[in-house]
Amino acid sequence: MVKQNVMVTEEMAITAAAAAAGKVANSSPTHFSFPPPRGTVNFANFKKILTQLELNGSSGRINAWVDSMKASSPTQTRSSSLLVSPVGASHDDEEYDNWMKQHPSALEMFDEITAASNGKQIVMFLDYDGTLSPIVDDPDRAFMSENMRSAVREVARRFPTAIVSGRCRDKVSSFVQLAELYYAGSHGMDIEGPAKQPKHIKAKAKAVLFQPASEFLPMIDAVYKALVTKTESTPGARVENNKFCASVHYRCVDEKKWGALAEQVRSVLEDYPKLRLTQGRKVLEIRPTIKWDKGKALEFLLESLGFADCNDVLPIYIGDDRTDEDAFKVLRDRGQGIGILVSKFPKETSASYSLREPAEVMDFLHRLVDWKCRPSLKERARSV
Ligand SMILES: O=P(O)(O)OC[C@H]1O[C@H](O[C@H]2O[C@H](CO)[C@@H](O)[C@H](O)[C@H]2O)[C@H](O)[C@@H](O)[C@@H]1O
Repeated sequence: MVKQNVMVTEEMAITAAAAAAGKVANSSPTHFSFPPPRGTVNFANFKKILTQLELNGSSGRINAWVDSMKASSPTQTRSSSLLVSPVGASHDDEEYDNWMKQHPSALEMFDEITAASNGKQIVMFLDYDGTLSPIVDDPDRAFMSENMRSAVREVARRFPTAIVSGRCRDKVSSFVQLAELYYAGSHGMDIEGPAKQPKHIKAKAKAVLFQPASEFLPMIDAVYKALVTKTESTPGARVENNKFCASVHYRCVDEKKWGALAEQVRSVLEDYPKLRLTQGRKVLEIRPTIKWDKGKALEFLLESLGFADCNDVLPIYIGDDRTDEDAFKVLRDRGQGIGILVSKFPKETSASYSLREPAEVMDFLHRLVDWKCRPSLKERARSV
C-alpha cells in the first residue's frame, strides 16, 4: 500500500477546506474515504459537508469543491512539485521511487506478467483516454495514432480485447475503428460485442448487447441540457453527452473559476437525486446511481466470453484514472488478473503495475504480441 501521508487525499482536501473555512476540527467529522468507494464521490455526503461548510460562508464550500477537483487531477497538482531538483534527489524523487517499488513498471516486469499467464487465456481490457490516446484539451480531438491502432489490432488478433471507456460507445468506437473489439462505453453501461467475431473467441461466448441503465436515458439527456445552459457563463467549461452519463470538463477553465463551475454543477444535481458524481482527469462525471461501473463491466465481459468462475483466464486491465480503479479492485478482489495504472505520478491505486504514458502502453502491447508469436521451447525443440 502507498503510504497515506504522501498522498493528497480527498479527505485531506476537504478537511483542509473545512479548516480554511474556519470549521472546528473536533466537531463530529463527516468521514470521506479515499479513493471513495467504487471511485465515487458520494454526492449526498458531499452535500452534507458542503451544507456544514455553508454555515461558515460560501468560501468553505468553494474551497472544498476546488480542492477535491485538484485532488482528482494529480498531474496538475503534483507536476510542479515533482520537478527534479537541480541539487540532487528531492523528497518527491524518494516518494516516486517508493511508489514505483510498489507499482513497478509493467515493461520491466514483463516476464513476470507473462509467466503468470502460463496455461491461461489472456483477455485484454483497455481504457481509451490517457491510455490509448494522449490527454488533449479538446475531447473531440483525442485521436489515437495509427501506430497505436495497429498495436491494438495485433493484440486483438491474439487475445479477446475490450475497450472500456467513460465515453459513449459510438464515440469511442469511432475513435478506435476496430470492428473486432468489444466496446463498453459510458463507464461500462453500454456494452456491445464485436461486429466481426475473431477466431480465438470461445465458441461458448455469447452475443452481447447490454445496457443496464437504459431507463436513465431521458434523465441524462435532461441533465445534460441543464448543465449546458447552467455552465454557459463559465469560459472554457464544456459538457459532453456520453449517452448514459454526462461529463463536465474543466481542463480549459481558469482555476480561479473552478469554484463557480462546481457550484453550477451542484445546483443542477440538486434536482437529480438519482444521479451521482464521480471524478476523472479534470472532469466531473455525472451518472446514474445504479451499482454498475467499469469493474462490473469487466466481470460481465469475462462471463460473456465464457470465463465465469474459471481459473484458466488472465484478465489484464490498463487504465489511467479513478474510474478505472473499480476494475483494478475487481481484479485484486478476485486474486486473478493484472491491473496496470498509466501514470507519471504517484497515485493511490489498486493496480499492481504501472506504465508512464500511452507510448509505454504501446510498447507493452507490442511486447505482448511478440511474446505470443515467439515459438515455445517445445516447438523449437520439435523443429530441430
Ligand atoms: O474512460 P476513459 O476512456 O478514460 O474516458 C474518461 C473521459 O475521457 C475524456 O476526457 C478526458 O480526455 C480528454 C481528451 O484527452 C481531456 O480533454 C479531458 O480533460 C479528460 O478528462 C472524455 O472526454 C470524457 O467524456 C470521458 O468520460
